[in-house]
Amino acid sequence: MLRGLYPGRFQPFHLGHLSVVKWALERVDELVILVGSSQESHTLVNPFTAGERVEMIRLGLEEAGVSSSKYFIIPIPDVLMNSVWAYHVKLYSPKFEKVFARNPLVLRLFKEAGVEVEEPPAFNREKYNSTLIRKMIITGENWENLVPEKVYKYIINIKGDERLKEITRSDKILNY
Ligand SMILES: Nc1ncnc2c1ncn2[C@@H]1O[C@H](COP(=O)(O)OP(=O)(O)OP(=O)(O)O)[C@@H](O)[C@H]1O
Ligand SMILES: NC(=O)c1ccc[n+]([C@@H]2O[C@H](COP(=O)(O)O)[C@@H](O)[C@H]2O)c1
Repeated sequence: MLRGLYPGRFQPFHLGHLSVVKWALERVDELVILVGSSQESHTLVNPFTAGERVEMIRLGLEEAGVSSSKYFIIPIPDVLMNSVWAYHVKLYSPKFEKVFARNPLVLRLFKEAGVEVEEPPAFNREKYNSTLIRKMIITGENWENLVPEKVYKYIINIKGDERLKEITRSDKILNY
């Protein structure tokens, strides 16, 4: 039995993330999806809480027909020292043998900690990119087709779009 780890902030969970999960599950039997920066929420870069992100990921995977027996979703807070982060993750997570990531720092830290890493391909990165989706939410462009349908409905339901717009307004006021 081989278990992989897929770290990300998932702000929000989009169709590129979904493709990575499916791609990884072709290579390992189970996947631990690490919701990173779990202490963060209500900011421009991290608008959603860890709990909201956990719900989004489960909804997206359910919609795609990925069995819940194939994955864990675990939120993990950041630590001040990058050098100990991989060990910190090992303490919080079910045991894993391999890490899937494209983030260079994540790849480096796990490699240095002696964990095997594999870089998934970029799936339509110019479209499937959380920074772009957050910008589209703020500017009112149509972002519906960039995330799983249930994730879109969830974000609208929790008024996540309004939250992001409001954070943007207060951020501008504070920066004057
Ligand atoms: N479209 C994609 N194809 C392949 N990998 C992706 C894609 N989008 C994100 N990833 C990878 O998934 C992991 C988690 O990504 P993350 O949650 O940061 O999403 P992101 O779209 O890069 O968001 P942000 O722009 O907020 O950083 C990272 O390793 C990232 O490189
Ligand atoms: N020192 C640390 O706590 C540390 C180091 C590297 C990555 N991380 C986290 O791993 C996650 C990586 O996800 P992204 O690829 O979405 O940035 C982020 O939540 C990031 O904060 C944390």
